[in-house]
Amino acid sequence: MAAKSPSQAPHGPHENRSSDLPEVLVLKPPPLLNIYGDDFSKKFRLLKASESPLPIDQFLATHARSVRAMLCSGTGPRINAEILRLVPSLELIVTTSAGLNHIDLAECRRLGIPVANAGDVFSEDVADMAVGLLIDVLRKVSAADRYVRQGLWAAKGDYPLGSKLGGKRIGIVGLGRIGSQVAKRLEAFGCSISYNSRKRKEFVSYPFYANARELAANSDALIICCGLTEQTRHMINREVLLALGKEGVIVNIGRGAIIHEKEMVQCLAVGEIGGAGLDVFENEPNVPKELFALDNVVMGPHVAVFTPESFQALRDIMIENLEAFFSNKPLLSPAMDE
Ligand SMILES: O=CC(=O)O
Repeated sequence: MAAKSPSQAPHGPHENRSSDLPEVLVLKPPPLLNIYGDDFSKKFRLLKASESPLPIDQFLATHARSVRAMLCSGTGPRINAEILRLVPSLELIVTTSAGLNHIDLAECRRLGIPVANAGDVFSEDVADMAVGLLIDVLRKVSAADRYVRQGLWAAKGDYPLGSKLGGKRIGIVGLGRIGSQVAKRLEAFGCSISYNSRKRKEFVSYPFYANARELAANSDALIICCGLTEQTRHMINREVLLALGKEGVIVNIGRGAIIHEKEMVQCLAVGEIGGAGLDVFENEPNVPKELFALDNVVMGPHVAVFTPESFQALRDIMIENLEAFFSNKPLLSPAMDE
């Protein structure tokens, strides 16, 4: 049979047939994809497992020999060895997040599958939120707002004093992209910075503490900026919190499980630490109810990365990573090189 001439083609020359587009596997579409409209589906053929009538293993079996890239997020199923075994053709994972704790990185390394993440696109927004939470706890911004709204200013008089940010000793746990942005901001407020990381950073002049307890003992506030790994899970426990002390403030914009949440709640409840600014929790979206009664605790629903600006930048970097991969170019934000 003769090949179709271009004029017989059912689609115009500039129109992509979805079946011609590179395939990208999506187990559960990240909520963000709705915001991006058809930005992705114009460029990639999204194979959405959760929208298929097939059970997941059958759906994956259908694409197991062809699909080369997967898009995932922290709100979807964990990308574990079992999933990876079902898609042996996979050559790339792109995640919408900066954090990588929903991906079995060891297995990806073993299989030689690179992971691309959000890179630096969230760092400034997350750092702003960390500083915002710290100022809120120290200066009682949210608590004072509640005081005014409840009519207590007129009824009871002036609100208790907050504590000055300038001059505080800030301990940053995890001086990566986000931690460095937090340090830069807080230096500008007149704070002194120290840090704890896997290793001392050669080109960083801030004092380094080899463990979180020593850092806490030398800090007025501890800001958790590291990723969640088996090494960092529950790294911030009662011992670290007691070292931070009665006036000490803990801020967490990393992952909830880096802090031993139950021990932190107990320390806060009896005044063994001074306050907390928490955007992340161990068992999201469940938050320990005891925290609701504490005026020295400020909370967010894991939204530190959420700005329209960061979402646009994220869309661009995800598309650029996928396009680079499909044209055999280096990834823009390879996560496992970090
Ligand atoms: O928490 C958000 C992220 O890891 O991007």
